[in-house]
Amino acid sequence: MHKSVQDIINMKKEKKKISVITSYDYSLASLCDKAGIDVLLVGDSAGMVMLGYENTLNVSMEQMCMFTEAVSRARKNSLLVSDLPFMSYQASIEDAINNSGRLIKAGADAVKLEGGSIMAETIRAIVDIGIPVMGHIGFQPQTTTLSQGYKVQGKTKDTAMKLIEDAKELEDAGVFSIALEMVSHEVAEIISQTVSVPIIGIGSGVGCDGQVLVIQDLLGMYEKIKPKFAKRYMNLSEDIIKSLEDYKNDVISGKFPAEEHWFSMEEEELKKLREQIGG
Ligand SMILES: Nc1nc(=O)c2c([nH]1)NC[C@@H]1CN(c3ccc(C(=O)N[C@@H](CCC(=O)O)C(=O)O)cc3)CN21
Ligand SMILES: CC(C)C(=O)C(=O)O
Repeated sequence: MHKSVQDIINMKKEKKKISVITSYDYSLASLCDKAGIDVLLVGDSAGMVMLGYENTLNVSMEQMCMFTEAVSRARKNSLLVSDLPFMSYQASIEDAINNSGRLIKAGADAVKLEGGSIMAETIRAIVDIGIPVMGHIGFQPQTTTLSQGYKVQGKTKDTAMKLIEDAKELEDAGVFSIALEMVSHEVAEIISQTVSVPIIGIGSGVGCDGQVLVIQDLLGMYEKIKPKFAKRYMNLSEDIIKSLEDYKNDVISGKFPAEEHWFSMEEEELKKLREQIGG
């Protein structure tokens, strides 16, 4: 049986750090699951790293469902959380419930949505029908149009207070966890110590209860943005390009394919064939 929402909540109580990584496809999700990552997040960052959009706003419910289905076929042990994409939950609670249901039917165990106190009522409604919700405060990529860019949140006393209040309101609304994006580490630590549900940080310092990274950033295979917080554990882009250049050169030179890569027919059959075609 894979990890449950309760298992993740318990990890905070047991002071165990929670590892979260984004996943969008079967092959990489299988490896994340095998590596023992606690939570696979089908993030709407898929729009950028998988589909090539400038930001996350264009991602559709259909696309999120497809990514979720692929990841759900791969996961055996991790919890699976999927993002509600832009405009799938903001306009009405009815939208929020219907679209949360679609992600659950696609294989998610829980949904994530962006917003603080303004989303409390929506979150309560989703939780009430039995769908676990992860909140997401601090920097909220779905509102970049308004906030004008990628900026660290909670750098002043007042904005920090608002973040702490938002976290408390989300907890009251029933979230099982909160993603905290690009918040000054001091405020992130205070929030983690203030609420009882796990705080999953991204660019928010080591005081959080867990961490999340976009897998392409961790592997070093997405070159368009390089956030300061995104530690690279590999430079896969370089390795992939080198392999492809080697492949191309092998094709040109005839070094690939070699005998171990091809199939043969029986000598006798080949002889008969040659006779028939007069070779
Ligand atoms: N590949 C990828 N990684 C992510 O972490 C990520 C996405 N995509 N898409 C959705 C959001 C957008 N995120 C982003 C995108 C850019 C920056 C960035 O450019 N940060 C700069 C400036 C920060 C500042 O204001 O000082 C940095 O240096 O970190 C940060 C987070 C995080 N998420
Ligand atoms: C960066 C994480 C938290 C996210 O929301 C995403 O990948 O879409």
